[in-house]
Amino acid sequence: MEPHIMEALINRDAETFFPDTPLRPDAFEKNDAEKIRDIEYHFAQILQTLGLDLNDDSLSGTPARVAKMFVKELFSGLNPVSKPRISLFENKYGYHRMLIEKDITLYSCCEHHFVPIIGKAHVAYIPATQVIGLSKINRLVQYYAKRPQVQERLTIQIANGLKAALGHNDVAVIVDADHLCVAARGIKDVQSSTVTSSYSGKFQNENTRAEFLAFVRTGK
Ligand SMILES: Nc1nc2c(ncn2[C@@H]2O[C@H](COP(=O)(O)OP(=O)(O)OP(=O)(O)O)[C@@H](O)[C@H]2O)c(=O)[nH]1
Ligand SMILES: [Zn+2]
Repeated sequence: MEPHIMEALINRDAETFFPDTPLRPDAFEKNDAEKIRDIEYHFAQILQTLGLDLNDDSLSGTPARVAKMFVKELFSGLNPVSKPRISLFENKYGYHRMLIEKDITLYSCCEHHFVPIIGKAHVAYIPATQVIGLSKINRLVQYYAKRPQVQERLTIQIANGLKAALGHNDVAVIVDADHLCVAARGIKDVQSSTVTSSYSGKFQNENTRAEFLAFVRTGK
């Protein structure tokens, strides 16, 4: 990739890519087709090492399927081109209470074991001069979730992404998720879940935070 294109891509997500997600310096040198080709080759090696016969008609397409799924779906958030376009609108209504987008569906991938993290994100902000298109909050969550992650980093990236979009810090994020590396293997605890949070700006005030938590707890 041309250096100036790479630089433009990285800058597009500068607030949340570096130094957080541990990327190699050559992370953007291969295009998607080249990445899919390489992953297909290596995943076939893994399946064969496990003793599986890739001539079987059910398995023969699996390396290509997994490679495409990694690049285009599960890990699409490693590509800054996937970053959602954020729509902001003038806050003509003078709405200055908190807005909470709660129960946002979250599927991510544990970077330690490469198995799913499944949960919910609850995201809030207090509008200043602009409001954000609601779906863009969900899209930001999905974008950062589509990377190999640890939950702490995911939570901070969502918060930083929203702060950068809004141009201020009055943002709160809670992620409540099940890690299949804890539930389906290892300790095999299917009951526990992991909660992480980020409170900035006005959400550092105890009463504001309590209001947010009360809304998150309230059912529909
Ligand atoms: N802090 C943090 N740890 C995580 C996350 N996802 C998985 N882990 C933990 O990463 C740790 C990796 O520990 P290791 O001892 O290297 O791996 P392991 O031998 O497979 O550990 P067990 O899961 O205990 O069997 C485990 O304790 C996981 O529970 C996450 O999002 N955040
Ligand atoms: Zn894990």
